[in-house]
Amino acid sequence: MGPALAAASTASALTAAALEGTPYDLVVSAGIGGGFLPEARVGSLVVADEIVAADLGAETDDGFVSVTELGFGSVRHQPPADLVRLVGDAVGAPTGAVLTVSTVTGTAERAAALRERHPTALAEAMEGFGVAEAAAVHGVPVLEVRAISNPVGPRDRAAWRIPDALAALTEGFGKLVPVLESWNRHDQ
Ligand SMILES: O=C(O)c1cccc(C(=O)CC[C@H]2O[C@@H](n3cnc4c(=O)[nH]cnc43)[C@H](O)[C@@H]2O)c1
Repeated sequence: MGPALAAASTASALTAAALEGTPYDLVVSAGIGGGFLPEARVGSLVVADEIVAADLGAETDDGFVSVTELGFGSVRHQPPADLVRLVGDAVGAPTGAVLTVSTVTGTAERAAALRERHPTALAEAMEGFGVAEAAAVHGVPVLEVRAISNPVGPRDRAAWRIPDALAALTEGFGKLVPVLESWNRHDQ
């Protein structure tokens, strides 16, 4: 779990496939995540139109400043817009930013701060940006799909619905596969 392991694992898999002469055409980061209400309810799916490293930066007297604003690189990746639309339509999911965090949000204040900074955010999880960084290094497009297991907000383990989220993800993948198989990145 987490962006570092996700990046290392993805980079290893992409490198091995390339060395074997069977490179990947697309990387999909998928799993459970926290949903920002009211758009992303527990048990629903979301598709990322942006994958954003939401806590990669510095705390300052003026609040959080991202590494991009500090001049150190990018905190966002954009999956192919046509693929995001096709997948969102196929699985009946809204599209919006999915935030990658290293610390799970556990308070209403933190949830509100994230939404204020990222008004299009639908969900947060812990791997997408790491996966996207590895994919970008290899020049491979990336997609992120999250099934909502809990609301983003005050910590409440009793409210987690991991089986429901995994069932939604499984059902979504059944509809996703034909879209992925027919998608051609060069049609973008
Ligand atoms: O004990 C806790 O309070 C706690 C809170 C959030 C997540 C965990 C985990 O052990 C699972 C992390 C795992 O699941 C994804 N995930 C699911 N919901 C969220 C969330 O609200 N914020 C961030 N990540 C979430 C994440 O991608 C990890 O793979 C324990």
